[in-house]
Amino acid sequence: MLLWLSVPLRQPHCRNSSLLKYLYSTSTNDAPIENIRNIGIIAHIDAGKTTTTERMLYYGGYTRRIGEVDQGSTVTDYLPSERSRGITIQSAAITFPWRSHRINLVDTPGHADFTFEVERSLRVLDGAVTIFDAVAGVEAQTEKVWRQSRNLARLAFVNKMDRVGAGFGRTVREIRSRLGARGVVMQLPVVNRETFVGVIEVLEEQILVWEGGDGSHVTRTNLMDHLDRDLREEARKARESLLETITELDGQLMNKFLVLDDFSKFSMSDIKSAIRRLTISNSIVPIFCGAAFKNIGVQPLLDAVIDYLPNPKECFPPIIYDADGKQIANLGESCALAFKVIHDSKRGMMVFVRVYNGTLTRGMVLQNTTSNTKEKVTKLLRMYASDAVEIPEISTGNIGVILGLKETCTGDTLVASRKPSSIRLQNIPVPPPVFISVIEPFSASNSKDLDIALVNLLKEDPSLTVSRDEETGQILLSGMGELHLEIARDRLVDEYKVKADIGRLRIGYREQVIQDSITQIKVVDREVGGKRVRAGISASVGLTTGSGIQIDGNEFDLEIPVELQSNFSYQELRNAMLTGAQAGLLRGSLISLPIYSSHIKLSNIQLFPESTLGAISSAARLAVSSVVSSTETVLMEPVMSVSVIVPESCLGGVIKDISGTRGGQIECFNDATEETKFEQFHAYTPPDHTWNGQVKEMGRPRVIKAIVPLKEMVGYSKFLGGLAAGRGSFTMVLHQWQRMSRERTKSCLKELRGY
Ligand SMILES: Nc1nc2c(ncn2[C@@H]2O[C@H](COP(=O)(O)OP(=O)(O)OP(=O)(O)O)[C@@H](O)[C@H]2O)c(=O)[nH]1
Repeated sequence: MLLWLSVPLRQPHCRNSSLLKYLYSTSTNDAPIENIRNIGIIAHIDAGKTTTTERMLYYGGYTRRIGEVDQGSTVTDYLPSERSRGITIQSAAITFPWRSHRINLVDTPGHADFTFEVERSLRVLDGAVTIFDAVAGVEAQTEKVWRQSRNLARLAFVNKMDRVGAGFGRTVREIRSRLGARGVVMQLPVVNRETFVGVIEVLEEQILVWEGGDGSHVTRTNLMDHLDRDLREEARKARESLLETITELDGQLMNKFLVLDDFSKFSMSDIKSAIRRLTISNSIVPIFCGAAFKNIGVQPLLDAVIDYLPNPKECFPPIIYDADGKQIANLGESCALAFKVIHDSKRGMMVFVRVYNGTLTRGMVLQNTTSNTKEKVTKLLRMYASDAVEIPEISTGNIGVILGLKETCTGDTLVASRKPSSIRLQNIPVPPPVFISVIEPFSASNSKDLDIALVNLLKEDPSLTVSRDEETGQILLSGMGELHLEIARDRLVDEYKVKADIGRLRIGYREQVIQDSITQIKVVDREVGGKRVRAGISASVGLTTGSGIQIDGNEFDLEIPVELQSNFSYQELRNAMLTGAQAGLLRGSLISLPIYSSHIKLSNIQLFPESTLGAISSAARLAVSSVVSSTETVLMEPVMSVSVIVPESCLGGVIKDISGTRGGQIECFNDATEETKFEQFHAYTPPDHTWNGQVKEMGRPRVIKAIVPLKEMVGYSKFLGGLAAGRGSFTMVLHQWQRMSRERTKSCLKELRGY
């Protein structure tokens, strides 16, 4: 008997109905913590994160129609620059229901320039769905986001199974060999006359075929009733291997097996609980497949989010420090981490938080233990991408938005306690910027608007840096990459309506001190607001020694005699001296670039009755800038660690180009599928019929690792796109700052000076 059932896999709509939204927001506000899932969608650029998210929102009942990336109509990519470029730039947080659970989902950007954006989102999530493009397999940026998400429980979704050349089995092999994951096959693709139509659910032994349209209707049949013997045999092998693997890895299931002595006697709930435990402990990664664009496979993925990803109580606890920077075990107070700050023209500063303990309520005063300030919560919101619903509280395990905080920055810890608190959640480290662009306001009257816009932009994105060249008055905006700065520039003009000229992008070269300087003393003695201020300090610079206070790549050695600490506290003196010294490092002697990787010593501080912290800071700046301007320096440039993945037929071309034209150093090149940098995990791998044709045509994917100066990588994606006919991908991260050779210095100086 052929059993089939056509079931709608969709929840009722709730978007655009304010009543439903209200009911939803209040009824689920007290959702038990067990019913919350805080998850991220991560992947290489273009794998289909936004497309998959869009289907999740639709089936979850949040939207009435499915938005498309290519038509600029998605919910989560709502910034004008995202819609016009078809890419995700900022992580969008959205809440929607599935099977009586609340999913707080963050769709993250895939481009390497937005790594920090991914990093800060992952910090507050408990689980992730990693999306793979079934044709491209594990791509360069996938490796990076995989490493970034190593503390999270993860599911894998092999998307784009409808494309010619899709390789489910190959991608499964790559997930194991390249990412070192114990990937277990939960589904097999079902292909009808060369068209991908559905999946076999290995555990349930059922075939799901999507009926087209919006993907809401799915036909479910028993696998055992299917006529194709090969398909049944393949599914049997997959199931056996899955049960064997989880029994071997999970103690509880193994104990059951020792009693029952037969896999077939396990109950479905025993099996699913074991998969859940193993996924949460990061021992396995369940692998699913589908084609989000064709509306196939997304509902079972949502089921898996509920079934296998952890609730906030089940995930790794946050890392907490006390006032002395010592790690502590428990959060005694209501506490949240600000992981994102957005400036909204209507709502003001929106601070996205994850609550780790207790409950935040409207009107509460929060201590910011990072900046030692206190601020009042005026409103609390739950976000639906660009829409928001006001809520009375945000409880443990939840993600939400606070309004009313003006001073809070990304990475700050917020504590709700009447007693002074000093606990801090682990901060989110900001990577050093490598590209730079000059910004000049059209007129002096535009200058104030520009300053305000930059302050807000920086609060939103701490991986941007602004500095001001005191001599030329120029404002310099630095960022992580070409796209990152281009988008920052677009946002300044389009969103903040800033009237300014924005110069072309260049690499943010730096200068390094290469000799020990003589010590110079500077005394500030002037009138400020009718009052005399006076302070003096000595400075010297030299090569790094590995000791001292490390800030932004330089090391600072401060001599603060004990007897001076009576006027100002040690901390006040230290901060004033460091602020001044850093400002004095902006112009090296060679070509006025910031000083990097150097040692700065401040000593012989002279205090007078008229001394103020401002005067001490000014004296430090003058002493350092004066000593820097008369000390020999050399140019330094960012050198990147590059990973390129291309079909074998392009391998020679890529290697020749990197080691020749671009002056890079090839470190290794491997077969991407068979690369065995991890202990091999042997489990069932499905066969691939479609992939073989592609192999003949262009060859297996190969990975090339190289060290290349950033300057030589500018425009590389265009080059690679041409060489590998769209089948190549690359990613790069800062390897180190390196002194430039004489040759490179010559050509760089020519470029910078323009002669
Ligand atoms: N054929 C096919 N195309 C898909 C599928 N999923 C996504 N796409 C297409 O792939 C392209 C990229 O999709 P996105 O959803 O923007 O990918 P993304 O991972 O969010 O991209 P970024 O946010 O820019 O990193 C779009 O043109 C989609 O229409 C799929 O299942 N099949």
